[in-house]
Formats: sequence, C-alpha cells, structure tokens
Amino acid sequence: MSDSLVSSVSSAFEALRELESIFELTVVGIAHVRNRRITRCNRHMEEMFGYGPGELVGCSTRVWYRNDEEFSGLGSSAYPDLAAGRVHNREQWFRRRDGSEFWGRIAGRSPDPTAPFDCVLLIEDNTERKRNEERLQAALFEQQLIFDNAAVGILFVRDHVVQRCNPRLEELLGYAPGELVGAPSSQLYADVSDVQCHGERAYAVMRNGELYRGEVEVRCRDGGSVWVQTTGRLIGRREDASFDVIWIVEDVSERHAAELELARYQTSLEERVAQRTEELAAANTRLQEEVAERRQAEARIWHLANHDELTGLPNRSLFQVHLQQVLASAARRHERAALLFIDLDRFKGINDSLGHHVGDQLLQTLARRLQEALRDADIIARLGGDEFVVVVGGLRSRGHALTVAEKIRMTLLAPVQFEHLCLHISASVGISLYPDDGGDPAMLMRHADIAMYHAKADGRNAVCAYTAGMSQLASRSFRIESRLQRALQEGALRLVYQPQVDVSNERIVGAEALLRWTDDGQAVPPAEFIPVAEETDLILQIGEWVLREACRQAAGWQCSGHAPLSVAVNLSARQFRDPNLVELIGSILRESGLPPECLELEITESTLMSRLDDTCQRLQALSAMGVRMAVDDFGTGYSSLSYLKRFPVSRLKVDQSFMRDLCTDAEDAAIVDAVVALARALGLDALAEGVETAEQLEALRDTGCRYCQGYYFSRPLPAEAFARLVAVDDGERVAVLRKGLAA
Ligand SMILES: Nc1nc2c(ncn2[C@@H]2O[C@H](COP(=O)(O)O[C@H]3[C@@H](O)[C@H](n4cnc5c(=O)[nH]c(N)nc54)O[C@@H]3COP(=O)(O)O)[C@@H](O)[C@H]2O)c(=O)[nH]1
Repeated sequence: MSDSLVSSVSSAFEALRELESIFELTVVGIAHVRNRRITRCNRHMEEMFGYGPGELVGCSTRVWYRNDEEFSGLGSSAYPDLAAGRVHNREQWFRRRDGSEFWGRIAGRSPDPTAPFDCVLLIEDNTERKRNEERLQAALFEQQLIFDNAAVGILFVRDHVVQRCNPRLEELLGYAPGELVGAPSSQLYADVSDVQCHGERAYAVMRNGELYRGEVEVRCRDGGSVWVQTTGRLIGRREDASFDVIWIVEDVSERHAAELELARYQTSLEERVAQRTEELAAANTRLQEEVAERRQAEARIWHLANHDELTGLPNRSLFQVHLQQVLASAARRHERAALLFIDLDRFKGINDSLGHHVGDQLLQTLARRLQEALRDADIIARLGGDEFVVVVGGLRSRGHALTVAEKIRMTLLAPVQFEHLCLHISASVGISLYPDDGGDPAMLMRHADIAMYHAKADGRNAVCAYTAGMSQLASRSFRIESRLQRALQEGALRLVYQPQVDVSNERIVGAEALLRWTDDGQAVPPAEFIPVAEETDLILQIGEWVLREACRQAAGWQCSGHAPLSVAVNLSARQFRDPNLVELIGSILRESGLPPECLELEITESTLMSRLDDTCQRLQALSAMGVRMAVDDFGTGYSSLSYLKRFPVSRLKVDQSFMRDLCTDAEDAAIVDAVVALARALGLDALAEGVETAEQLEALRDTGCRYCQGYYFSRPLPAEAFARLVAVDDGERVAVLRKGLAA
C-alpha cells in the first residue's frame, strides 16, 4: 500500500469516525431505513422512542406511529419526494414504546432516488414547540374573540393612522367592517379643536408611560356624534420613531347626556335654590320687618298700657312695678324711700271753667316741670285726674323727703302762661316714708294719700308728712260713712237756717238751710261729713231729704204774716248732675206748696262752669219752673263772664273768705267791689257771706251790695228759733237779730 493510499484510508477512517461521532452525538434522531425497516439508528433515536441500544434495528418503522393510517399515510406522501430525490419534510404525531406520544418533524431523503425505499430519516421531537404554538394559537384566538366581541371599542393607531379597530367601534361610529383602517385618527374627532388639544393632552401623559383617560366627542360616519371615554396607552415606539397607541373607546353618551341633564338640572336647581334663597332672604327681611313692627307695636301697646296718654308719665300699674323695685332696693341697702302723693289744688275749677284743653295743657306743663325738677332715678307717675305720685329712693332721713316735697310744691307753684291767661296753681303734697310709715306699696300709698288730704285740710298749697294719728282720721271717714247712712234712716239729721238780710233795711229776706248732724251727742261739722257723703252717692238721698225738709219749713214761714221768705238750699255737684233733679224739685214744690220763686238753689262756681251745655239746659229747666239760682263761693273759682250772662242765675254769693279782711286788705275789698259791680252789671243780686262785724257791714254797704248773711246778724238757727225770729222781725233789725243770736 502506498503512502498516499494509506493516507487516504486513514483520512477515510478519520472522516468515518467523525461521522460516527456526529451520528451518535447529535440531538436529532437519525435512522437508516430500508423497505420501511430500520437498519441502523443512532442512540438519540432509540432514547426518543424509549428503546434500548440496538433494540430498534430490524424493527418496522410502524412502531413509531400511532396507527396504521398514519404509518401508511406517511409512506404514500413521502414516496413521491423520495423518488424525486427531494427531501420529504413533515410534522406529525409519533408514539413511544410506552405508548406516550410526541409531536415530531420527520425529514427523509433517499441517497439513491432510484431506490426510494432506501432512505435516511431524521426525526426531531418538537412537542414543546408544538404545544407553544398551540397555546399561542389559542391565545390569539381568544384575543380575537375578545377583540371581536368586546363591549368596548378597541382602536389601534400608528402615527395617527387607524391600523385596526374592532366591530364594536365600527358599530359605535357607523362604519362598515374594515372601513376605518387607514383613516387618520383626526377624522374621528367631532370638533377639530379637540384634535389638537385632546391629542396633546393624551400624548403628553402617554409619553410618560402612563395610561391616559379622558372624554371626547367623536364623529360618526353619518355626521352625528357620540361622547366617548377614551383610555389610551402607548404600546411602543418603533425604530422609525412612530407611535403605536391602543385606545379603548367606551360609549358614555348616555352617561354624558345624563350628566349634561344632571348638570342642567343642577344648574336649574342651583338657580331655583338661589331664587328660593333670594325669596327666603326677602321673606326673612319681611319677617324681620314684621317682627320689628310687631316689637314696636308691642312696645307701643306696652307703653300705652303702662303710661299716661296725656303726660307720657308712667301710669298707676307701671308705677306699682317701679315702687316695688325701689322698695326692694331700699330694703337691700337698708335705706329709706319716700312716696310723695301730689294733688293739684282747685284743678277741677280750672278744668271746668277754662275747658279741658286748658286743663290738659296745664297737666302736661306741670308733668314736664316735675320731670325737670327731679332726678332721673326718681320715678314720677300720673295716677289720673290731677293726682301725681313720686317715689324717691336712697334717702337718709325724713327731712330729705320733706326737702324733695317742698321742691315739688314750689316747682308747681310757679304761674303757668297760656296764651293770654296766666294760671296760678298750687299743689298739696303728702309724704309717706319706707319703712317707717309702711313696709309695702299699698300701705305707703294709703298713708301718703292720707297725708296729702291733711295738706289740703291745712289750707292747700302745703306739704304734709304722714303720722300715725292721721290714719285715725282716715278711719274716721269710714266711720262717718257708715254712721251717716244710719243717721239718715233714723232721722238724726236736722236743718238750721241762717238768716239772709237786706243790707238797706236789715230785714230778713230769707234763710240758707244748713245741714247738721249730731252723732253720739257730738256735732259732726258739715265740712267733714258732706265730702264723705259726696264721695259716696249718699249725698243724693241726703240732698233730697234737705230739699224736702227746707221746702216744708219755708212753706210754713209763708203763713207767718211776714213778707215772702225764700229758702236757699245747697246743691252739691253730684246732686246738680242728677238727671232726676228737675223732676224731684217739681214734685217737692208741689208736695210742700212752697212757691217756686221762694226756693233758691246754691251751686258752686265750679259746678256752674262745668259741662256748660248740660248746665245751661238744667238751669233753664229750673228757671222755667220759677226756681231761682245762686252762685255760691263766687270769686274763688273761674267763671266765664259770657256764660254767666247767658245762664239764668239770679244771685252771686260773694265768698266769705273775702269778707274776713275786707276792711284791711285792699285786694279783698277790690274783689268784693268787683263782684258786686259785676252782679249789678249783669242784673243779678249780690249776697255777701260771712259778715261778722259792723265794719264789714258798712264796707259792704259802701260797695252797694244788696244782701248779706253772717254771724253779725245770726248764726244758723234751728227751724223754730228762725220762725220766732221771723215773727218779730219788725224793723229793729240788728237788735232783734242779735237777740235771736243770743237765744
Ligand atoms: N250740699 C250741701 N252742703 C251743705 C249743706 N249744709 C251745709 N253745707 C255745706 O257745708 C259747708 C259748711 O257748712 P257749715 O258748717 O254749715 O257752714 C256754713 C255757715 O255756718 C258758715 N257761716 C255763716 N256765717 C258765717 C260767718 O259769719 N262766719 C263764718 N266763719 N262762717 C259762717 O258758712 C257756711 C255757709 O257756706 P255756704 O254754703 O258757702 O254759704 C258749706 O260749704 C256748706 O255749703 C247741705 O245741706 N247740702
């Protein structure tokens, strides 16, 4: 053997060894098959099918297949390729020795196409890949299912061009399947301005790798639009810098419409709320105004209920409240408080004679003066009429209270000017002190009232502090009231007669009947019991008795042979206002037989000047009956001369207070002069009362006064004494009368 041959053989062996090692080490099963029997195979083939070394050699390749069909199927499909010298390649299921199966790829080639049944087969286990492919297919299928059946629209966009979209999106926007593919995404926007702003917004978010979610109105194929919620994600930036974006598109038009509706509803609700709020605010304002008005009305009502309308001062009920408070405070601080009871003197006369408007203005002026004179802490009230009360707290002594009361008296004393009138008024002030004179309002009021009456009794225009003795007097008036009633029933009253004399001849022309009452053997002065009778209506019964008795007596005098004698009877204001008066007098005159012209009725100046129309009517009725009228206490009140002229009165009785100092006081003399002159001018008689001395009589005579009465001639006499006096009234006038006085 030559070297070259040796070398060739050696190379061949070398190549064979290399082939052998490839044959054994490859991870692909390799077998040589002849007439479908395995003549040789590598170890990998044996392992792949689960056979031991050499076990496959001589076996039919049928052992690799699951069934005959697959075995023969392979044969018939591979033969043409093998016969053509081509590689036959296919994949199919194989079966292992243990019956398990695997997916493999088989590639076969016949080295000699003329002997196609002599071939080399390569089998590779591709089960894993097959399974992966199947899973991938399944996943893709599922994805497609989802894509096709999703209830939301899915849109795949690359560089603003629609790549793909699912049927739901096409259905939503009204496009035919596939019609949107290739369309620019801008075509989908309903509003061109959204292309820019929605796009910018979305891409700014997505570029950061975040999910973009927003709502936009998109255009449908038919030109309509729907509101959609878009959720977009950038799914990658391609090498060519283009963007792939997948959009999930949800139809929210219903929700949007609902939201719009809701927003509209909310707006309208807000408008209604705003309107209602305005209405409520207006109602609230009205309510506030009404509340304020109501409060004002209540305050007005409270003010009216608690204040005197005329003066604006607290009234009795508010005063009671204040008084309680002042007393409570005084009790706490161990101080004194004073209650001052103020009553204007002869106010009634002013009121009656000058009219209520003057009286009212006077009260207002005096109320103002009281307010100005006292401190703010002092409480002033008007109880009614001409009565005022003041409560002063924080007092140290009784003297302090007297000082305040005196100040009040002086304040009220200053004249009050009304147009052309200058009124002089005074006040009587009673004081009670807490706790000395009473521990409660009622007792303090009672005691201050009593003290005030004492001030009046002291001559008016005075201040009087309460003392325990005063109460006894007050209780005396209660006693008088009850006993007077009984005196009337038991006939314990009697009349005395004071002669009235003609100044020129000093002859008796008549008498004034004056009432007398002796109680338990004690004479009770008329000035004491008549006011009590006037306060109750007892004066009506008493007055009737007086009239009856006086007329009866006077009728008797007419038969004495003396010139006709008149009898003057005092009528209190209450009697004069009695609607039955005229009728009563008529019947008494008829009963007694006294000629009417012999009866003279005396009424005071204040009674005459009050209720002028009523007075006029009553006077005319009495005058028509023939009865004469005299004005008593003339000069002490206020008379309107024009009324005096119109009234059918026949006599003015000059008040006895002017008589006292007639001879010494020029003013009194002037007043008497004036009254007498006035009477003469009006065609009336003048009769001076209270003549006690010859000097007074002389002075009177000088004035031309026609009649007089007084102690100078006679004190009031019992009826029999007066009758005796009349019987001897024969000319020695004064002596006879004075004798009568002595009797
Ligand atoms: N409504 C009635 N009033 C009556 C009646 N009787 C009396 N009165 C009134 O009571 C007041 C006091 O009366 P009286 O105490 O009787 O005093 C009278 C005279 O006694 C008194 N007088 C008479 N002369 C003098 C005198 O010279 N000096 C002096 N100091 N007093 C004198 O004057 C009184 C008469 O007053 P007047 O009536 O004003 O003429 C008294 O107001 C009576 O009116 C009655 O029945 N009803």
